[in-house]
Amino acid sequence: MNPTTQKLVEQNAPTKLVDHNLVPETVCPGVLYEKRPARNLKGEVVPGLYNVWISLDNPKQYNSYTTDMVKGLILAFRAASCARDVATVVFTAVGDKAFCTGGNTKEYAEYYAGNPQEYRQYMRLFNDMVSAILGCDKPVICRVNGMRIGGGQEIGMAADFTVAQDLANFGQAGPKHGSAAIGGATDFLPIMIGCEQAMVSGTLCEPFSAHKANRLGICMQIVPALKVDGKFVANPLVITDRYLDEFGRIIHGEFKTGDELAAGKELMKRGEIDLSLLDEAVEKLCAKLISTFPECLTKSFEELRKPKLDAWNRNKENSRAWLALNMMNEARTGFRAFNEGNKETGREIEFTDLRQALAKGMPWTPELIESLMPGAK
Ligand SMILES: CC(C)(COP(=O)(O)OP(=O)(O)OC[C@H]1O[C@@H](n2cnc3c(N)ncnc32)[C@H](O)[C@@H]1OP(=O)(O)O)[C@@H](O)C(=O)NCCC(=O)NCCSC(=O)C1=CCCCC1=O
Repeated sequence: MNPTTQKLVEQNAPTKLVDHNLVPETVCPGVLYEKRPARNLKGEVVPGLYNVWISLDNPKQYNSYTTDMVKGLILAFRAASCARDVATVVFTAVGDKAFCTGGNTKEYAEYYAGNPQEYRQYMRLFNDMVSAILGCDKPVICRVNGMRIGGGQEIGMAADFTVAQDLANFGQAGPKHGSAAIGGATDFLPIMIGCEQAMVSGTLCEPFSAHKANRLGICMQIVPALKVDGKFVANPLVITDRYLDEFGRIIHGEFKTGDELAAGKELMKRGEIDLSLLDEAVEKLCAKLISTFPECLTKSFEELRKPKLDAWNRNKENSRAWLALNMMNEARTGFRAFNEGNKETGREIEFTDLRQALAKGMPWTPELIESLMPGAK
C-alpha cells in the first residue's frame, strides 16, 4: 500500500470490526481451511490479502464427502465469504488421484439406504452446500487435482472456474449406481456444454478426459501433470496429437485404445505426478482476479452465475424429495452394490435382470434387492 493510502486507512478504518461469520473458522473433519498469501501479477506477496484453499481431505475414499464434510464445506464457504481479507477461494482436495467422486457410497449404503427421511435431511445439507458455493461472496476456482465424478462433478461445476491437471477424468455416476445426477449436474450441464452432450454425460455415465472437458467448455484450462525423465508430457492415455480421424470426426481428447493405449500405460508407469503447473495456473488466475475492482468483479460473477443459480433454485427442492424416496429402491440397490461388490464380482448390478423382473410386475422386495447384489447366485 502506498504511504498516503496507508495513512488514510489508519485514520478512517474502524478500530473494531464486526464479525459477520456465523461460526468461528473451525476445522471440520475432512475439510481443510487454509489462508494462503495472495500474490499480484508479478508473483509478489500482497501483505494483508489472502486466498482461501478449501480442501476435501478423504483421499482413501477418493475425497468423497461424508455428511460431516458436507457440513464442513457449508461452514468453510460461509467463513470465506465473510473474511474481508480473502480475495478468492480455491476449492480443491488432498492428493493427486481425485478431486471428489461424490457422496460417500459407504455412508449411502450403510446408513441412508432404505432410510428416506434421513436422506431427506442429508439432502438439506447437500443443497445448502451447493448453494453455499454458488452464493460465495468470493470467486471460486475449482482446482481439479484428480478425477471429478458424480457429486464431485456437481460441486465442481458450481464453482466459477475450473482449472485441471490433465490426468483427471470427469463425469457422472448416478444412473449406474442408483441415483440421478440432480445434485446440480442436470441444472448446470445443459448450460455449460449444451443439451446433447449433457444428455450423454448425465445418462450414460461414461467418464471423459480433461482434454475433452476443456473442449466441451466445462473447464477453462488444463495443464500437464505427468513428468517422464524430468519433462512434462500430456496425458498419455488420451489422444492429444491430432484433432480428426480419417472421417473428419473429432478424436482429440478421446481415450486411446489397443496398442496406443498399452504404450500410454507403459509411459504412465515410468512417470511421476507433479502438480506444480496446476498450482502455478491457479495462482496466476488468482492474481488476475485480484487485479480488478472488488465490487465490479463481484457484481460481474454474481450476474454470470445466474443461469446456473436460476436452474439450481428452480429444481433443488423437488430433487431433494425425489432423491429421498429413491433411497427405498434403486439407490438402496445401487449404492449397496458398489459398497459390497469388489473388482472380482463387479460393483454394479446386472441391469437387464432388474429390468426383466420389473417388466413382469415384480415388486421391490428386500429379496429382490439381495438377488441383485454382485456375486449373488
Ligand atoms: C469410477 C470411480 C470414481 C473410480 O474407479 P477406480 O479408479 O476403479 O477406483 P475404485 O477402486 O473404484 O476406488 C478407489 C477407492 O475409493 C473408494 N471410493 C471411490 N469413490 C467413492 C465414494 N464416492 N464413496 C466412498 N468410497 C469411494 C472405493 O471404494 C475404493 O476403496 P476400496 O477400499 O473399496 O478399494 C469409482 O470409484 C466410482 O464409481 N465411485 C463411486 C462414484 C459414485 O457413485 N458416487 C456417488 C454418486 S451419487 C452422488 O454423488 C450424489 C450427490 C448428491 C445428490 C445425490 C447423489 O446421488
